[in-house]
This record gives sequence, structure tokens and C-alpha cells, in this order.
Amino acid sequence: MSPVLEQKVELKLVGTEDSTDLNKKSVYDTNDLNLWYGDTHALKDINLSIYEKEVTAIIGPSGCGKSTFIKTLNRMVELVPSVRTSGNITYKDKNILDKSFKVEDLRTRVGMVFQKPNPFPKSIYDNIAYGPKIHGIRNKKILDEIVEQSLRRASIWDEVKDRLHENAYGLSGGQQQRLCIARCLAIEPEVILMDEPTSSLDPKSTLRIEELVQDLKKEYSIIIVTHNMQQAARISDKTAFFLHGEVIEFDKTDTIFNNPVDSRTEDYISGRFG
Ligand SMILES: Nc1ncnc2c1ncn2[C@@H]1O[C@H](COP(=O)(O)OP(=O)(O)OP(=O)(O)O)[C@@H](O)[C@H]1O
Repeated sequence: MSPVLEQKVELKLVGTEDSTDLNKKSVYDTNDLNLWYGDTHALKDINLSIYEKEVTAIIGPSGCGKSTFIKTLNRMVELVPSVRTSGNITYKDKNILDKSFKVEDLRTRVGMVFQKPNPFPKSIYDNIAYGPKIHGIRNKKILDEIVEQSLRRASIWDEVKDRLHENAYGLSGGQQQRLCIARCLAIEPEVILMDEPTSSLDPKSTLRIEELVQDLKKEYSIIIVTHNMQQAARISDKTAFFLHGEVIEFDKTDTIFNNPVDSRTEDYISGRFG
């Protein structure tokens, strides 16, 4: 039996609450979404609903389209010139792939945290105040409040409150990643996209981020790409298994890890490939 399956009892103990879709609204619905990079067909007929105030994990082997999928959700993927899409992505009833949809509207509602922490070469304070300032907030008292609240929410306030005006590069990797999460929270998003946010962190920092994700889902919808099966099992409510650009299976995380329908899902989570 795989290490992941062996740990299912423990995973259930630390896992997510049961949630019924009946009471939840979807934030994103993709409808026959396809994406090509030139001739490479990277996403194939993706039909997924992402529900509010849940953690949705995207898993699958290298090159299966995980990063492409989440970068499509904030239209960042369009920065690649050869990209072409078909189908729809509905975000709160609007098709964000529609030419008339303003991408700036999405950027204030959907924050993103990357694989490697990427603080700006500025002070801790200015990293957080940057987004709100761009959105026109100039009042120092209000900015101070946003900075403190965002850092508290990202569970890093106590570690940085006496060094707010020092350069963010002086923080450890794990602290930098929590700073980046705080920076993302400062714009008050509705959704947080996370692309392997702990892959460059040590186990202790990874655990802190996982605890933070569990806490943040009370207020935000979170979509996390991860190569770490145990992480997906620990922190997500739903899991989508991608393979060769297709969604093979999407269900409650408990079902995906303990009772998958498709043999390819079972083979992947059991470590037989990938
Ligand atoms: N900028 C790009 N230009 C051309 N092809 C790309 C580009 N980015 C990704 N691809 C291709 O699209 C497919 C999906 O890549 P993607 O990065 O989304 O996979 P992934 O599942 O996130 O992989 P990994 O786990 O290794 O990060 C791959 O075949 C990849 O080579």
C-alpha cells in the first residue's frame, strides 16, 4: 500500500470538514476549456467548478497542465504570445475569456502566490502597502491598518512588527512566502491561487503555510497546485487529478485519496507513476 493510502486514518483526523455543494456557490466554472501553446494542446475540455471558501488541490505529474490551468484562471497565461483558448471560464457569472472582460477587474479579486517567494526589493511595510496604494489609498493611518491586518492574517505580524521598515529580502524563505501571502491579502481578494507555494520551503515553514491555508479558507476560496500528495490530502476539500491536459477525476479529497473511481488516479496517488 502507498505511504499516502497508509496514512488515510491520520489524514482524515487532520483533514478538512465535510462540505456539501448544495450550500456552496461556485466561484469559477470552466466549460469545455481548451488551451494551446502553439501546437501543444495543454488543456483539454476542462469542466470544473471551484467552490467558494474551500481549498481545491490540483494534482498530477509534471507537464500535465496544472500551472497552465491556474494561470488561465487569472488570465496570466495570456502573457505567452502563442497561447490560444476555446471554451469559457465563468467567474461569478461573467466569462473572463470574453474579449470585453477587463482583466484588471480580475486582478483585484484574484491573488496569486508563486512557487518561489517573490517579495519586491522594498521594505516589509512597502511590500504590503504597494497594492492598496496602487488602488488609490494614500491615508497613512489606513495604510498602517491594512499592513498590520494583512501581516496578522498571514500569521507573520509578531515576527516582523519591530522591523517593518527593513528590506523584505532579510526574511527567511518561509517568512518571505507568508509576506507574499500577506501582500496578496492586502488587496482583499476573493480567490487565492497558489502554485506550489511550499515547494521551496523546509518542513516547518511548509507546515505553517498549510495551517495558514486552512485558516484562510474561512474567508477565501483557495486553489493550490501541489506535487505533494500528503499536502493535498491534509489541506484540501476537493482534489482534481490532471493527466496529459485532461481532468481524469475531480471529487472530494477524501474520495480521491481513499476511493478513487479511475484506476489512473489510484496509480498516481499510490506513486506508481509521476
Ligand atoms: N510558455 C510555454 N510555452 C510552450 N509550452 C508550454 C509553456 N508553458 C507550458 N507549456 C507546455 O504545456 C504543458 C503543461 O505545462 P504546465 O507547466 O502547465 O504543467 P505542470 O503540470 O504545471 O508541470 P510541472 O508540475 O512540471 O510544473 C507542458 O507540455 C509544457 O511543456
